[in-house]
Amino acid sequence: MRVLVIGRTGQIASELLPRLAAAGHEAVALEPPEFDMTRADHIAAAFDRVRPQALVNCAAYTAVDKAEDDRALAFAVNATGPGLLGRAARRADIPVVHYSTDYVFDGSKPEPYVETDAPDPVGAYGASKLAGEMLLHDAQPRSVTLRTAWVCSPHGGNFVKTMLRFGKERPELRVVADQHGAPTFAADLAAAAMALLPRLVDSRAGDAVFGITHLTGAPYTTWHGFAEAIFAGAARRGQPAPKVTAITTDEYPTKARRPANSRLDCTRAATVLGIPPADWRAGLERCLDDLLAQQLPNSGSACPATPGPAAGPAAMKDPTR
Ligand SMILES: NC(=O)C1=CN([C@@H]2O[C@H](COP(=O)(O)OP(=O)(O)OC[C@H]3O[C@@H](n4cnc5c(N)ncnc54)[C@H](OP(=O)(O)O)[C@@H]3O)[C@@H](O)[C@H]2O)C=CC1
Ligand SMILES: Cc1cn([C@H]2C[C@H](O)[C@@H](COP(=O)(O)OP(=O)(O)O[C@H]3O[C@@H](C)C(=O)[C@@H](O)[C@H]3O)O2)c(=O)[nH]c1=O
Ligand SMILES: [Mg+2]
Repeated sequence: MRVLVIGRTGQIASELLPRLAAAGHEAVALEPPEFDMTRADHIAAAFDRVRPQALVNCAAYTAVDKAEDDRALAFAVNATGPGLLGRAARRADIPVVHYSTDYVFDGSKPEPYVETDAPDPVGAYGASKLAGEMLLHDAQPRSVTLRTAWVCSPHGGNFVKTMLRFGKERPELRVVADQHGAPTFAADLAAAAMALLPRLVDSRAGDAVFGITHLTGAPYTTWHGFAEAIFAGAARRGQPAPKVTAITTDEYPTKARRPANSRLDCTRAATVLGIPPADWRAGLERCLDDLLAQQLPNSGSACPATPGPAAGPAAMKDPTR
């Protein structure tokens, strides 16, 4: 299959491209400076050249705080872009896989969010991503949006890499413990696209596979719980493990507000798409292996990189799990 991938070096694209190649697909991946998804002429030229049979949009404006000051660019990339891609895909009659975010919700619901819950974003990034979902699905109903959260991987910028960097610089970190959600490894999101693509190409509009589906890792935790898991894994690999103090959102002021409840109910992914949530603790182990492989101490007394049972659920202190 010829697949046009928007984004090339981001977290999800970096995991998707090798998988497409390994499965024998012909993938063309585009990103700035040679390609700008806010430009209809760039999209038309890419479709003419590649003649794709499917489109996966891995690109977005993902700087949550910067988006507050850079609303126009966030909306151009996250809203106008998916709308233009959807129109081109509709004309070419090809399906689209797209990714969106937990930040489309305000976080006030006490339970995990389902797909039919009304979105109400509290920041510019979430608002732009919500507009993008709507413009894409209006333009091309043969689209799947995987709404995900807290994406991490060995590539690009993400919370795991920030924590490891801070962990080397500071004896103590303060991390919010009142924002609940689930980390999601980009590898698992790329695998989901791989599983979906053949089915989408064969499906017509109206098939239940199309639409918005929530897909994150499992189980639920908090950013603080996630940070503790990251440092437990780092410590097993001989890396520094600072003290991780639980704080409230009020104690960690940011330009953009984040939802207190980012938990997405992933039942539909499992039942309709046949893609159950992946355990993020396994994803974290693989990510840390990748990131810290070269940094293991030479000493034979180093702890094994692969954890024993104590490093799994029992090692985490998160009441929401
Ligand atoms: N990161 C997260 O925590 C979460 C991400 N998501 C969603 O998942 C998807 C993938 O995110 P992630 O892999 O983390 O993203 P990254 O920030 O790692 O990568 C974004 C990519 O988009 C590209 N891009 C930016 N602007 C344009 C443009 N105008 N035209 C073409 N490409 C552009 C970037 O290229 P360049 O580097 O050259 O600018 C980069 O390759 C996005 O839809 C995001 O909203 C959802 C929930 C959580
Ligand atoms: C670095 C750091 C962050 N935090 C808090 C801030 C924030 O609430 C949370 C996570 O920090 P980040 O900056 O990684 O968060 P953020 O950039 O908001 O991550 C989001 O990115 C976008 C693209 C999404 O779509 C979301 O799903 C989510 O992953 O942890 C601390 O409490 N202590 C710290 O030392
Ligand atoms: Mg960020």
